[in-house]
Amino acid sequence: MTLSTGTPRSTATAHTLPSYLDPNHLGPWGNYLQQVDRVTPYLGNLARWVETLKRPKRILIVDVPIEMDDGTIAHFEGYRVQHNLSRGPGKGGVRFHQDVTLSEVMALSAWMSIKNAAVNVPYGGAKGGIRVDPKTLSMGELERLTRRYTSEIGLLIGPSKDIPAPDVNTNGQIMAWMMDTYSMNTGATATGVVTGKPVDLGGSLGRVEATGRGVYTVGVEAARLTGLPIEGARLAVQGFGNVGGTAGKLFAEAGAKVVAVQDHTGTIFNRNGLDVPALLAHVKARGGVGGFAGADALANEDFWAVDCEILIPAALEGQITKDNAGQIKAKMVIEGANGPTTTEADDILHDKGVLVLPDVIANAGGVTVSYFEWVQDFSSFFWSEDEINARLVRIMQEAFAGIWQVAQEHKVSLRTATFIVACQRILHAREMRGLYP
Ligand SMILES: NC(=O)C1=CN([C@@H]2O[C@H](COP(=O)(O)OP(=O)(O)OC[C@H]3O[C@@H](n4cnc5c(N)ncnc54)[C@H](O)[C@@H]3O)[C@@H](O)[C@H]2O)C=CC1
Ligand SMILES: O=C(O)CCC(=O)C(=O)O
Repeated sequence: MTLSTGTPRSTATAHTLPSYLDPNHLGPWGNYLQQVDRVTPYLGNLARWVETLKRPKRILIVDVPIEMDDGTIAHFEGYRVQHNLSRGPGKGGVRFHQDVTLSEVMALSAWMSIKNAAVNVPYGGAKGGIRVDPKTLSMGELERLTRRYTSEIGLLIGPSKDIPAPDVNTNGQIMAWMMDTYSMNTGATATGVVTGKPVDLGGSLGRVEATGRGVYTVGVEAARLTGLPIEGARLAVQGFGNVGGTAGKLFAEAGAKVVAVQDHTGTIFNRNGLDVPALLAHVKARGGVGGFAGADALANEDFWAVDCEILIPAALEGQITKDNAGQIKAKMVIEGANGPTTTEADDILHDKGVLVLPDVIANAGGVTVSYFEWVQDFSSFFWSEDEINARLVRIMQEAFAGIWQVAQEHKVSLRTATFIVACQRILHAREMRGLYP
């Protein structure tokens, strides 16, 4: 049976979809498909295009062979998925992690489509990754892996085609190698092929902190709208890397108390509030929060039940589940991570009256400043950090205000409201572009 775009989903999934496109498929992609199903009744006539959102536009799986320092050859599996290109080139980070799977990268690419449309930056959604624990590699091995991966996905990426950026375990150095490799392969320096680069190589001021700053900005807006004082509010943060560390720092500077932090090295707690600058320095020196002197160690499973007003998951997907959502005491969850809450957990939090600020708006600050970086690279004219932060805050506040209003109008969660705004933008663009070359 040939599948047309207009085929009802139930028929299509029953007969033709590979298992990883099945909405009953567990994991991040299944979670994303359930979120799309929830928005469909609000899409009006655009709903006839909704299948577009349930299929990635393009998937590339690459074998990345490198020579290890001991002379052996190791092979790693890498991916680049372009979920949707209706509104512009693909845009989204690259993750290096031992648990990376195709399903995960598909979901992350789809959430990029939604996020980019939610803040109205002119991009589609894409994401990439390599299944590797980069902590086990030497610098030389990491560079060879990054360069080979970049060459392998060179078919898809380019400044006006698809623009990678940092995600978990990738950073400015890795973006510099990606930019250099692409430039060597194409014969011209192309700074605009990736964002999140070091500032001396066409990177943007403010990009490193941008995602955490966006998390903080929407958190403050939601707190204002719900009458939750930031001064004295207790925070629990999971993941204290780029996103969680910056968000924790900004909330602490505003008078909140970061009482608990969990990362891959353990969970720490101090009811009087952790010394966040000292903790950031400890993480930089030791690679994680474990062993921090100014706190007690807590069992990892006790993290979710910590007394706090604000909870920020800023690590990986699928962390808040039906098994721990009931224990959460926070009034507000701000999703710094992508996909940290399963659909079942989302419903439990909703029933408990916990306000969830969804990833697809809460962590959009990073890609917003990536957009600024891309624009600056094209014009070779660079802005001041104050200018960048001011534009970031304005975009985040305006986008959040619009989403808040849609949530009130339709009496839906902020996640569904963000999907309504974003899916309408994507599918309207899709419809206007038409089907045939
Ligand atoms: N870097 C960026 O600009 C953006 C990142 N995000 C998302 O934010 C999340 C965090 O990303 P980054 O801060 O960039 O990564 P990062 O690599 O800087 O930090 C990741 C943090 O997660 C912690 N972590 C890893 N596994 C864990 C586990 N099993 N339990 C508890 N903690 C664990 C690590 O210890 C580390 O503190 C990811 O979901 C990412 O997709 C979203 C938007 C943009
Ligand atoms: O900065 C970007 O282009 C994308 C960052 C990212 O991967 C994300 O928002 O999840």
